[in-house]
Amino acid sequence: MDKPHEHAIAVDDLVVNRGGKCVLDSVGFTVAAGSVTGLLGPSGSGKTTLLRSIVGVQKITSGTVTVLGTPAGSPALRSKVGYVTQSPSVYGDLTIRQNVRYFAVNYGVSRNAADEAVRAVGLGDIANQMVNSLSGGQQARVSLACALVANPAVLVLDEPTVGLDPVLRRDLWQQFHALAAAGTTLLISSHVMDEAERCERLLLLREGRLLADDAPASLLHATGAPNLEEAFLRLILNQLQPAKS
Ligand SMILES: Nc1ncnc2c1ncn2[C@@H]1O[C@H](COP(=O)(O)OP(=O)(O)OP(=O)(O)O)[C@@H](O)[C@H]1O
Repeated sequence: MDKPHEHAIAVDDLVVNRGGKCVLDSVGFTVAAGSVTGLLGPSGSGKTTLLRSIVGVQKITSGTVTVLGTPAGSPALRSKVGYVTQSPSVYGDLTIRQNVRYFAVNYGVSRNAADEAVRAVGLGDIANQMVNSLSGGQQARVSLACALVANPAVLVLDEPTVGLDPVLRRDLWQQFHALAAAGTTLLISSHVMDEAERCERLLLLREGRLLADDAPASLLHATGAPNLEEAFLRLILNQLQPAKS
């Protein structure tokens, strides 16, 4: 049996340069196993680059990224880490069910598990529809079902709820918490503040630097802000002000 790891993800002094520019600058944090952590930050702040580093598809400049006690990207992590990218990576000329069953076969998982994953993302009623006839939000859910079917220990999701209606967003978040309660570690990027409130812990990235790593309630307390949007604003303004001597 695998040894349990206190930290499902550990990032230490991570630097990533892309196109000659420093995109992540000395980023460090840990993610507890079985937790839901939100990664927030404006467009271009480095969220996707950080998620790519964790799933092991990003060339890093220096530092270390460890997942389940193993260097990110190790072959041993292949079936243990699920990654849902921002643009859906599914086959347009297959139906929803066929897509998810295809992934199920690759992971050695039953057809029933595939059909269950399709239902879990709210697509059970249209499972026989071709993927290229679906909306962008529906295609994103097919991608999510393909990641869920392997039942990974760590699930990395890049903006999984973009374009979804509020009811579906709420349902998916309930599902994320149910997965965490069953032991899955979830790291979810978002730029929607009401989603930040649903996370146990928040990482705030700005211009490649980690500005905050705390629980939502602690961030509100520390900044004295009435909501997380305002808390982040105050953190940014504090960072911009010159230090008092
Ligand atoms: N392939 C690439 N080559 C060079 N620079 C890149 C490349 N991909 C991203 N970048 C740069 O890296 C920085 C961080 O990009 P990244 O996609 O990680 O940000 P993000 O926070 O995920 O943004 P968004 O929310 O818009 O997806 C940006 O300045 C971007 O221009």
